[in-house]
Amino acid sequence: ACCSYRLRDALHPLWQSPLTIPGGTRQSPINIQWRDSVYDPFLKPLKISYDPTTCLHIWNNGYSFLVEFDDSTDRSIIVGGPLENQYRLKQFHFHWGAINEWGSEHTVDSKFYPAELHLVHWNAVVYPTFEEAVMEGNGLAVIGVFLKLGAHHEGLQTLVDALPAVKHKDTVVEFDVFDPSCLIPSCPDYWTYAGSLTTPPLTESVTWIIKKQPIEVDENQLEAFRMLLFTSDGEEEKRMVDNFRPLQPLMNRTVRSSFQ
Ligand SMILES: COc1cccc(CN2CCc3cc(OS(N)(=O)=O)c(OC)cc3C2)c1
Ligand SMILES: [Zn+2]
Repeated sequence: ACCSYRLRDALHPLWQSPLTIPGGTRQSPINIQWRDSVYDPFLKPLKISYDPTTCLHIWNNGYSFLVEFDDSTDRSIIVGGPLENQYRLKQFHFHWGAINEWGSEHTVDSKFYPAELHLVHWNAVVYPTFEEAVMEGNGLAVIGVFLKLGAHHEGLQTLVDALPAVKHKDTVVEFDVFDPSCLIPSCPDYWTYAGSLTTPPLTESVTWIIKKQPIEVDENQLEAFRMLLFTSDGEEEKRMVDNFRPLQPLMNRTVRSSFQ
């Protein structure tokens, strides 16, 4: 099974070159088998404090759209949870499918959600730059939030309204006040495990914190993601959909839960 994963992963349309790190032992995403996760009573609550004025712009980087933040100070940080240090918010982005049947990167008991939000943070206590943190085992912390089809999400709509301005790859639009905590569910429960980036450079530098409770978004909001393009202006249009990496083998890892 393991080698077929690698072959499928390496040949997966979105990751053309063999992008599984040879010898990788902690690759992401994974399936979270609820009954195999282990409750850890020593896990602390995750503390999130974002300053909405650190929001800079939205950038279509040809994989997803990234909302990037000013990470030159500790104004937008997370601390606690499984983390030894506080981590600075760098950017958030999403992964989604062409249809509502799939789109998330992680699955729960093999169930896909239509989309998944990732808030990427880096360990500025230990490392001088994000680039260096990307290469270190405790360099990054990514909060994953599942999106499910349901009610209209007010907070997300301000972001959706800006997406037409970044339809094409390598376009940027100013986006100067946004508090991403409106996208994080109120339920404190999460799973956590040691993994990797799911896009290049795929480095095994991520402490994943996956929220148990999804947020609800409506069909129009998901469709707005699907009208973005992988391609630059002037190229033959390719809709930005199915920008999720295939599931990776769990190997010798345990997923811990903050809840019983
Ligand atoms: C040393 O490699 C890098 C240094 C600085 C910036 C980058 C690009 N950055 C890396 C982290 C990351 C991680 C991303 O997704 S994910 N699922 O968190 O791995 C992502 O999704 C669109 C984009 C990026 C962009 C790479
Ligand atoms: Zn991601």
